[in-house]
Amino acid sequence: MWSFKNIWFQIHWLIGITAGTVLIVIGLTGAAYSFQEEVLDWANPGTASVPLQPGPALTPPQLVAALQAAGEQRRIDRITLYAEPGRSAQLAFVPEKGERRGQSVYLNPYTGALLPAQRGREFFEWNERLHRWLLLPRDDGKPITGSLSLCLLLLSLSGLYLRWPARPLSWRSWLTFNVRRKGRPFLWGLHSVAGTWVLVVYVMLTLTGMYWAFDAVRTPVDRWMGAPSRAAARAEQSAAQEAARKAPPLELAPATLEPAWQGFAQLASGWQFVQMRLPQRADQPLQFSWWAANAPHDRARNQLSLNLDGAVLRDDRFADLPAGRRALAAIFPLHTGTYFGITGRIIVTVAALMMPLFAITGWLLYLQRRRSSRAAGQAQRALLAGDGPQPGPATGANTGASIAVVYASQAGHAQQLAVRTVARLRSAGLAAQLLPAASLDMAQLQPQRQLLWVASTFGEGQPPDSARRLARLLQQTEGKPLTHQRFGMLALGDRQYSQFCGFGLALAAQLERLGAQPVFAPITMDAEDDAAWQAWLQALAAHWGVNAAPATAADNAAASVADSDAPDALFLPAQLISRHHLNPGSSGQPLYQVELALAPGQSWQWQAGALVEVKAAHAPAQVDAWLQAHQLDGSAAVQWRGSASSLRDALSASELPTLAAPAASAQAVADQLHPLAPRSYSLASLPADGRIRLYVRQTLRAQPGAAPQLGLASGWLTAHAPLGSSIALRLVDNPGFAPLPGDARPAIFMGNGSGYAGLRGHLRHRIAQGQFDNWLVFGERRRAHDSYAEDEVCVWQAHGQIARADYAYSRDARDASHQAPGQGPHRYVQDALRAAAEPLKDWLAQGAVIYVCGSYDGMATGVDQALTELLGEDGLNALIDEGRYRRDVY
Ligand SMILES: Cc1cc2nc3c(=O)[nH]c(=O)nc-3n(C[C@H](O)[C@H](O)[C@H](O)COP(=O)(O)O)c2cc1C
Repeated sequence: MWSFKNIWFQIHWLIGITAGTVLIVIGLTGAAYSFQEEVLDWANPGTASVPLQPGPALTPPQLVAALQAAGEQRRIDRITLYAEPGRSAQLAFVPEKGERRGQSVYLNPYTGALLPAQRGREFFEWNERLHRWLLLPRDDGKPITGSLSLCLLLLSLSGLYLRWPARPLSWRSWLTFNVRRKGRPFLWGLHSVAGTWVLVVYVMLTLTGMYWAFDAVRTPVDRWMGAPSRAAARAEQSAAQEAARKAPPLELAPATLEPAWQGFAQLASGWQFVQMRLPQRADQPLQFSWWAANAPHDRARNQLSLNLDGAVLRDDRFADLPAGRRALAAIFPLHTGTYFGITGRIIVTVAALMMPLFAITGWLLYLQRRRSSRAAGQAQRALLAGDGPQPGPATGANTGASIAVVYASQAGHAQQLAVRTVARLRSAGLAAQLLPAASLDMAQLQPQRQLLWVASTFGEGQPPDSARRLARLLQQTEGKPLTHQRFGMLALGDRQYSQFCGFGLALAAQLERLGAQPVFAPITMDAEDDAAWQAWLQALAAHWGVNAAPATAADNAAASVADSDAPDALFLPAQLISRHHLNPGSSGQPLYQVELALAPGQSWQWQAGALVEVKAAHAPAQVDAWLQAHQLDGSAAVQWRGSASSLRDALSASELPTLAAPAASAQAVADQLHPLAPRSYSLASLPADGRIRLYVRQTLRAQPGAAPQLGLASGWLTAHAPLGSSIALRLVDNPGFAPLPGDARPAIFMGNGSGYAGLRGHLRHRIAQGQFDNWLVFGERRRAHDSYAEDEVCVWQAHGQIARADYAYSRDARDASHQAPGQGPHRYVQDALRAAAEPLKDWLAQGAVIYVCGSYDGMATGVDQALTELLGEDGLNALIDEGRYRRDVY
């Protein structure tokens, strides 16, 4: 479902890429129109004005006499004069049939001599027709340009709504942007901020433009303003013109104009401009349209009609008109900007010239957006196609039947196992297809006949984010639409959670409810439980004839990380080079920045958001205590996991066993040791940094009857492992938290505590890419002791590399002094989000991707709840479906 804002966004860009392109023409021609007189004067020196001469300018009767003396026979229709010294007189002839306006000539105001014709006027007439009617016949062009005006109005208003800034009371956020930004943020800043600058002008241009374009607008407006009907006036005027054309030419000796001109000069003292329309028949008056120096604008004209003998027939002053009619007369000067003098003209011209800027930046933004969503689509298709080996020759009993292997994964473990499953099936000659649950709907699910599901559990027995939609769909489906389906389930989980493998088991039950038949009972798998994986392979062997032997080459090729069948593969040694306590004095557990250097010559590649698995070991004192308690010699040589070792080293890297009886030998102990499971940490650095940086929170483990001990891996990394020692690591993809492929969109990073590591990796990556539209919402306890993220982020912010940062220091919440202006004293990340609801929606409307990293309980659940409240369940689900809600939480 599209949100209201999204609908406006779609309208904005759709109009922008269509009408916006034509509006460039309207804008440029309008700008040219604004200064056409100045351009013509400049191009035709000595035509519209002449050098000043001593003595008064000629009167209209004298000008007519001079023109006739030069042999001109055509009847004169209008004489235009300016009182400004040196301005030429313009005399226009009665239009010939088919002409809109009669031709005109310029005369020297002092001598009456004919001046050179004005070159270029035809161009500006063409320009005006293009501007007003797109060169179409007037009645066809008018509604089109009128509709374009309407489009510009919609663009302006929707643009205003879409760009409504986070802090509407700050003029800076309206009118300025960071010009040092690059790429999309720069284009967006330019488009939206420049748009704000010219918004009022555009609204004025469009409203006035629509007045002329649509009779349906103009007629009622005229009526409300008390103006006489234009249709009637036009009919009257054309009847008069027709009559004038038919009437014998009025012999208009120049001297016959003298009494009326004297009358005008008397009544209109101080005139600055006058247009005098000459009678064409004996019973017609002389009409003067004029203004004086104090006229508010050039359409504020007074009208005077005089008989040839100078008798006054009508003397209408603009100032005496009703307010409505005076307002109507201002429409044209408002449209051209002349209402506000030369400043207004310049502003309108610049705004009109900027139309191409919006069209170009708008198009570029649109094309970039298309490119990134296409790249995202391609990446998804590549995933759907599977990257494992292709089907080999058909051998199995199920030849020809395609098996869909569906994974529902949060952090990628289920995805890896699904990829390996596909590889096994394909190397057995079976057609197998990898499908992410994220893209599955009932239409795609229903035709499948054989499915293998690999599903992890998230939250409290919940589906991973990417499978939320499918889980909902299945829940809502009634009847038995899947009766033709056979399926197997590998459910992943962790026994420490109360609902072990809750989602996978619930999914299996749901499928059964819909009629699908389980081929074998769901297999549950705790972490890297080898026995469960073997059970899964056995089930595939029994029912599909795959090879259940340990890791195959195909397996390893298909899996991007180590195969659990060969647990030590891909673990590489790294040297512990530093650890730094980040929050001394904090009321929370100590947080350490731990750095490890890769061995020289190793070049590891990983994406922002990836994880690293660390092989931890017990504290030496703990191993010694165990050896002492069991009276065993730690230096005894043993064989452990295929290599020679000391018993102490083997114990250090294993779960310390509880022995039922005294051990027969050191080797007997080694034989029953289970290796410690590796621990995952988010990578806070980039490969370019040449080192691995982790943020490790020390945890405490309660000991029955003894002081609590440091957690195993955190204790090893932050306290027990000597600096300079070697620690075995392996990289693990984290697809659910990796950058969205081809991503150039804004990004919002939310998290707390050691979750800063995952967010930092992304921020460093984006800054390196020149993507500066980043927003961080980060939570910790107290600013005084836990501001490690803020210390670093504020430097990036000062460089314009982070657009916004909000901090929620939970225990400082009552002290608002540390908050930036406009931000409240947020207790938690979710409260900061609620306070920034509008900007959040704004960013999301611009396509922002959300990354969440940190604790599941409290932070991630709170953020999820806040997002559900702010965006609605459908809004959040839409983000998940688009891969724009990416989480790495624990
Ligand atoms: C925040 C969080 C919540 C989890 N909740 C459960 C749970 O309720 N039950 C369970 O068995 N496992 C739970 N797990 C463990 C995962 O299901 C298990 O680690 C799985 O291997 C992850 O697979 P994936 O990487 O494909 O998502 C949870 C893990 C995390 C990070």
